[in-house]
Amino acid sequence: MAEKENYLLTTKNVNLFYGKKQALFDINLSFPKNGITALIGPSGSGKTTYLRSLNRMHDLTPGVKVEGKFLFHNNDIYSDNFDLVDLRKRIGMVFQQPTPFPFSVYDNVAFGLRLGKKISKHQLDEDVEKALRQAGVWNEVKDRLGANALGLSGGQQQRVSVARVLATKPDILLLDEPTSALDPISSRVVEDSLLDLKKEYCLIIVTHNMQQAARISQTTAFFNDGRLIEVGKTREIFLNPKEEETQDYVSGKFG
Ligand SMILES: Nc1ncnc2c1ncn2[C@@H]1O[C@H](COP(=O)(O)OP(=O)(O)OP(=O)(O)O)[C@@H](O)[C@H]1O
Repeated sequence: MAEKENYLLTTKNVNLFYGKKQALFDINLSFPKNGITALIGPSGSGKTTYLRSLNRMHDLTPGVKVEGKFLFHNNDIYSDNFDLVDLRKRIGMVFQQPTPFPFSVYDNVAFGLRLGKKISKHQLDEDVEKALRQAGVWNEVKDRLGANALGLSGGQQQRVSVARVLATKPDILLLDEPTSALDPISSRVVEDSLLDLKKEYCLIIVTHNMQQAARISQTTAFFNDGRLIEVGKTREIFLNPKEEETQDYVSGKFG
């Protein structure tokens, strides 16, 4: 694929091995500066494995070998001189279960901002508010910033987790089934905040929920057996896929 300037992150020929077992095969996929890309596919198809490779989460797992190119602003994130702390700020991750720390809402969001640099209380207040607004949860928490984040509802906790990632001003948000632990109403509220974020950020979301992928993403990538079978405009993937395997999956024949 020709490298286009408007891609923020481009992965080329990605292979990944858990010990001797190969879990990803020759994945070529690029992500634009703004918008939502959904990664779909049956259980065990490699979606999460691929997502986690995008901010080097596998570095922590012994026996994992990652091959290929991961060009972010044209630098390879796996090169030795790429600073890992900086990488994780610029490519943030939101997990399936909301992950608030057991301290106040404010401190949860301020956490990343306080790491490594001095920041005034005034600036911190502004940045915390901005991140909570962007994550669509400010109105619900503005009067309880000092309360323990664990006391919030699941949907609010998940949006606070999104705010915590946004506070460090990332370019990319990786979201691993961010609504699967939530009830349908909270899920829709989180989806709405993701839809707002897509104007400014590159979001990459793993989801089992095909309606969700269809509702919020502009691009969909279909994985099966560790391979990228097809990628395209979400509408095309759902209504007019090129590959029979994709057709079978989106029509519910397997998965
Ligand atoms: N830590 C690990 N060690 C060994 N094999 C693993 C590990 N994590 C995942 N795998 C294997 O890699 C393959 C891809 O798994 P992965 O979790 O990426 O799939 P997935 O599409 O995200 O599945 P799900 O939708 O169920 O989360 C599977 O065969 C899985 O068993």
